[in-house]
Amino acid sequence: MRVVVNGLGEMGASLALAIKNSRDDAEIIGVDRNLDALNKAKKIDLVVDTSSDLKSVVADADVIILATPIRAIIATLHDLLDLTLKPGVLIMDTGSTKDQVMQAAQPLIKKGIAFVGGHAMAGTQRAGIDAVDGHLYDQVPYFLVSDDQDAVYRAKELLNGIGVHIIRVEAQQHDLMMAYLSDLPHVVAATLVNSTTQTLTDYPELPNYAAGGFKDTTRIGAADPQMWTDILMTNHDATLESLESFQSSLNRVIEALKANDATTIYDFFDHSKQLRQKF
Ligand SMILES: NC(=O)C1=CN([C@@H]2O[C@H](COP(=O)(O)OP(=O)(O)OC[C@H]3O[C@@H](n4cnc5c(N)ncnc54)[C@H](O)[C@@H]3O)[C@@H](O)[C@H]2O)C=CC1
Ligand SMILES: O=C(O)C(=O)Cc1ccc(O)cc1
Repeated sequence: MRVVVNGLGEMGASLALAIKNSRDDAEIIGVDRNLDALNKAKKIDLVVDTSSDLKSVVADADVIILATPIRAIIATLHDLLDLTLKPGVLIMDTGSTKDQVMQAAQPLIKKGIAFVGGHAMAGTQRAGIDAVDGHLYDQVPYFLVSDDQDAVYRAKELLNGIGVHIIRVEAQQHDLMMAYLSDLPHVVAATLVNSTTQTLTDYPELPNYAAGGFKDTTRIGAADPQMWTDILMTNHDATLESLESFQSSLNRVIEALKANDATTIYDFFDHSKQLRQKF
């Protein structure tokens, strides 16, 4: 099985490695615009071949996995429309938002090409092939989006081998859940970090004093700016909804503190403590 992976970063390279380790017949062809990523992929024996041009390697692919930032995934889905693909090819993606990706895939689907949107609840704030980890996908929730039963069956067959927990979901439902579970936390973490800008100028030693609270809540503040720009731009309405909900919750705390209203502040933390136990 020839598996072309476009985007050999943390998610693409780790998925490629997990697939390679889970099936004897898998041959990984790595594609990336970054030549260092291609060289590293060869060096760690991840791939049988590499290319910086997806067009030149898709013709005999059995599976094509798009694992670049989302707006590049969308552009690639448009490009694939004009290329000759192997009959029966399965195309998948790893993008963190699904509605716009599924819309971009519609012309391919209408041509009879199997496409399954995917998103693993795995990964870290790191980026690039240096973050490759063959166990990144172990036991993690993995969303699949598609109305094509046969394509989903084939995607499941490929992914079951790497030990993920598959969940079928509608694209819009997925994106709304991600707005609260992933997009909002990343914006909040970045806001927390950015909030220190002036204090950090006044007290350059500030980072030495950060305890677990700051470190735990801001780890994802170091995530890749390109990736997160794409995620927010492709989950616009749901992310705005989550941010506005956050803003009104924050405003309630501000008002309670201004009014020295200890009961409301207690209730705010108590509600969080109860809810947090569910996660
Ligand atoms: N990092 C994470 O924790 C997670 C990321 N995702 C999604 O997976 C996708 C990939 O994310 P990561 O692997 O973290 O990103 P990454 O930044 O580690 O890797 C992206 C790779 O794509 C390459 N690339 C960028 N534009 C390209 C193009 N036009 N053509 C060819 N190669 C290109 C880059 O050189 C890089 O090697 C994104 O769509 C992201 O939303 C999904 C789940 C978790
Ligand atoms: O670093 C973390 O903890 C993350 O939350 C990583 C992450 C980033 C993007 C996703 O779509 C899913 C997971």
